[in-house]
Amino acid sequence: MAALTLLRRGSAPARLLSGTLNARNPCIGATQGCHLRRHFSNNKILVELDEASGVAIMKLNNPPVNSLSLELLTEFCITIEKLEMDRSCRGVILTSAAPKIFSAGLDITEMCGKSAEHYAAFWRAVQELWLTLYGSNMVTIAAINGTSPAAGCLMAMCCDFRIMADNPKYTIGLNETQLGIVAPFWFKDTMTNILGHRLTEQSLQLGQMYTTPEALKIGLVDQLVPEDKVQSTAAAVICNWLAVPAHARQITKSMMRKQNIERLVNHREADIDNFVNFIGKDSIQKSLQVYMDRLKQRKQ
Ligand SMILES: CCCCCCC/C=C/C(=O)SCCNC(=O)CCNC(=O)[C@H](O)C(C)(C)COP(=O)(O)OP(=O)(O)OC[C@H]1O[C@@H](n2cnc3c(N)ncnc32)[C@H](O)[C@@H]1OP(=O)(O)O
Repeated sequence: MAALTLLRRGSAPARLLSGTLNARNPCIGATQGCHLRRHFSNNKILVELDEASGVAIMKLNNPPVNSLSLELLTEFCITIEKLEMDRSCRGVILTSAAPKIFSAGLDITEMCGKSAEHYAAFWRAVQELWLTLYGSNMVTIAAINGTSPAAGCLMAMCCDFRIMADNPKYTIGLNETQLGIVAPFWFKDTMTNILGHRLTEQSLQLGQMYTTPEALKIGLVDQLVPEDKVQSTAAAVICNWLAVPAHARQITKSMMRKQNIERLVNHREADIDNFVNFIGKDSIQKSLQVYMDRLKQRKQ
């Protein structure tokens, strides 16, 4: 499944021409009370699509910590592709069904003690998630209602705008080096586009997790709001984004992201080989095992 939606479809004007009635202000229907809601969920992703506003709320639902297992990654991509093809959907709010955790990042158990074939399939699915979300034509807003390390942070960074619950217990960042692993170039590129080179270098080397005020200060998130206002703020923000003529916004998004997307597409197999070789090393397996043991010991 090649998920380069933004480039593959290259169809922003076509989508607009075939368009929706409220193309200029898609939230009008919602405020006039004509609510047509469709729910479709598979196991790990819950979706509620409001046809009046054109906005889907997509909730990660993999208790206890929304770790990104192969199953979740697969469902995630299928869901985004489905919404992308659905004319009544123009924007997605990505959030978590779990209290206090947006996502704990990649499921570490998928990277421990498995075969090379499994690692390759898992990494392809991680790439696919990035290509699908980062390359989406839709407006994507992250409603970050909990802690968000590593690939959890990556998912939020793929979105067009990030709103985070202002809770002193929540943190966000790319902490891979703390696990003894290395964030790949496309994680790094995504962060560099948001924070710039210097801050990204520092964040990645240290595996830095930021508190919410720190994340706001450096621009890793765009807005902090009280916990109970995360969803309503996301709904208001997405309306503003959807009020911009869709074709112009989509072409602009494509222009800004195309180079990064092409870089992974052109090096996809080499990136998988690199991951499989790296993660299969005894020293890396040991590091991950120590990290998992520490997580479990924290509770005792
Ligand atoms: C070229 C090579 C490239 C390699 C690149 C690889 C890129 C990797 C990206 C990643 O995303 S790696 C994952 C990084 N994630 C983390 O470091 C988060 C670890 N988890 C935590 O810090 C905490 O769990 C939490 C998210 C802050 C939540 O804390 P809380 O106290 O609420 O829950 P816990 O008791 O810690 O966890 C409950 C349960 O879940 C297990 N678990 C937690 N995180 C993960 C995970 N990422 N994968 C798998 N399992 C996870 C944890 O062990 C507990 O299990 P049980 O003890 O209940 O069995």
